[in-house]
Amino acid sequence: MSGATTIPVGDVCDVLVGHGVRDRVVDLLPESVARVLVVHGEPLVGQAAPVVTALREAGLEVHVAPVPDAEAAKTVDVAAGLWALMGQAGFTRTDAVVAVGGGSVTDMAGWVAATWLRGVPVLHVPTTVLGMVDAAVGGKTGINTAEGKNLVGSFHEPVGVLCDLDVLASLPPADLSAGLAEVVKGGFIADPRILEVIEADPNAVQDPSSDALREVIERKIAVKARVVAADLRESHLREILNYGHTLGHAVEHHEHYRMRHGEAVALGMVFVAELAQRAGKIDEALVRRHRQVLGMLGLPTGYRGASFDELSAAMRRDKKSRGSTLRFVVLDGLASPVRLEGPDEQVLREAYAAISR
Ligand SMILES: NC(=O)c1ccc[n+]([C@@H]2O[C@H](COP(=O)([O-])OP(=O)(O)OC[C@H]3O[C@@H](n4cnc5c(N)ncnc54)[C@H](O)[C@@H]3O)[C@@H](O)[C@H]2O)c1
Ligand SMILES: O=C(O)C(=O)C[C@@H](O)[C@H](O)[C@H](O)COP(=O)(O)O
Ligand SMILES: [Zn+2]
Repeated sequence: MSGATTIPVGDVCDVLVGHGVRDRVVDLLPESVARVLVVHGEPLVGQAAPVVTALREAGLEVHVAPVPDAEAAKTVDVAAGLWALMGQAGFTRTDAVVAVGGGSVTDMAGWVAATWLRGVPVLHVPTTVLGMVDAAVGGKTGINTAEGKNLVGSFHEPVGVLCDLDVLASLPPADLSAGLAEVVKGGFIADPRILEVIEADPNAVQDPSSDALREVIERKIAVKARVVAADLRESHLREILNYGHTLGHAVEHHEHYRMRHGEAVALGMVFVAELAQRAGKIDEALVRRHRQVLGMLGLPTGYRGASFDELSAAMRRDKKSRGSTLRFVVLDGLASPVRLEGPDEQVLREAYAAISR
């Protein structure tokens, strides 16, 4: 496959997918922009350099801010450092933030853009599979607090997203697979063709230069774009994108973010599949398919690092909770997500036992 694919997120923005699309960074920024803050993960100097060059060649005033790697970027201290930088450089409402990195960088930089002067444009240049198919699309931004994952943040749509497939060549295989967990999520909640492509050749989708990977990336972006465009602020439909995240976020927090987000979501999806089966919504074959497809990608499908009680408090802080009622996204069939509200404590424990034995 050659050429760039454009996937619109309703009338909010476009996501561009293709080889070499980083060069298009100036095209996607509003014309009024004079200053740009390029935020990138500390190890990603090489990924950010072409973006910085393109912006400078277009005559923009470019400030570059490396931030701590991975989840360590998502803190209020890192955000405060960027606010200080923007204040000192005189960033106005017609200036912009460009985030270059994985989901940690786009989440945090997106929130800085959302909060600076109550909102300036942000453009995302995701450098991980996960960033491309999920974090950079849809405008959820935020940081963690001591109590949990993504507890502070806002919705702030990017002005555009540039998914340059060339950057994936340097992505460590474990990070590539972790991103595929969010791709698999898209397969179970909305587009089963994604699962078929993975099942047909799991090695191909883990090859950063393959057409198979590009196909599932584009399909997952299309799923996310469709859902987000219909429910930007998560009034109901968008919750389906949280499939596997109630337990997943609790595990990430318990592990002090040493486990990758995608890995935690993988085992969170097996947990909700077990839950759905116990609630009489899906059969054993669909539960097995979760384990099989995630296992093919080298993703975890079980977890023994905590007792159910240790994870329970963090699960209750999930944004889908209402009062003391836990709410889960589960399937009542393939590509048919529904809500399971306030399941019996015993059923929750049994589902957790099924992934922790
Ligand atoms: N906002 C959303 O809708 C949304 C959706 C999904 C996930 N997220 C968030 O995204 C984060 C996870 O993102 P992630 O999986 O991209 O991880 P990440 O941003 O932590 O990056 C993972 C690792 O990959 C490295 N890396 C990134 N790009 C690289 C490249 N091209 N070459 C070599 N190394 C590279 C990074 O330096 C880092 O060490 C979590 O915080 C999660 O909560 C947000
Ligand atoms: O875009 C969404 O909506 C999602 O839920 C996508 C998730 O993959 C993502 O991890 C998101 O950040 C989780 O959001 P949260 O609201 O549970 O913090
Ligand atoms: Zn996620």
